[in-house]
Amino acid sequence: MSITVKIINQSNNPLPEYATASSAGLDLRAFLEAPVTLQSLERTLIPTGLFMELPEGYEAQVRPRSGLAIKQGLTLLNTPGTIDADYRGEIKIIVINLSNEPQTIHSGDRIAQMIIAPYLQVHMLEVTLLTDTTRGSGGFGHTGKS
Ligand SMILES: O=c1ccn([C@H]2C[C@H](O)[C@@H](COP(=O)(O)OP(=O)(O)OP(=O)(O)O)O2)c(=O)[nH]1
Ligand SMILES: [Mg+2]
Repeated sequence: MSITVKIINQSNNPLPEYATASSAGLDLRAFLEAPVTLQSLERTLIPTGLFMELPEGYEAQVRPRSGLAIKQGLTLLNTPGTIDADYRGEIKIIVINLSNEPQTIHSGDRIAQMIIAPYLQVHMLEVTLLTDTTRGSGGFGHTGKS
């Protein structure tokens, strides 16, 4: 299944791409005038130069890349980030350095991946009673270890 997503690219980078035939995520690249160095535990907003128009009923989820996480300790603070269908601003990535050393991001680096997914909007029906179930209010590990 394929849908069309309109995109404006104000960066010098190629458009987001699927790295392999069946990749779920489109890799997003940093668009920077100069490299950015993050100290340990520092966070920053990295621009992409991309502006998108998703079809109604679709969102984009911005997720970390595992290679960056394991090699450099770089991840996304708000993962998964949400890009709304009605958002027309620049897509930006909230990167945090969870390693003990400074980490540098260069323009063109693939810093995140973006999954396009359908969503539902629901109507909230306010009631005073919910249906009974065997689980009831049990949760947070109440079924034990095995
Ligand atoms: O990682 C992200 C997350 C969000 N956004 C943009 C697109 C999204 O549609 C908008 C709002 O995001 P969100 O709803 O997560 O933030 P909020 O704090 O609820 O802001 P708002 O009140 O603008 O919805 O910001 C990004 O560019 N990158
Ligand atoms: Mg919001």
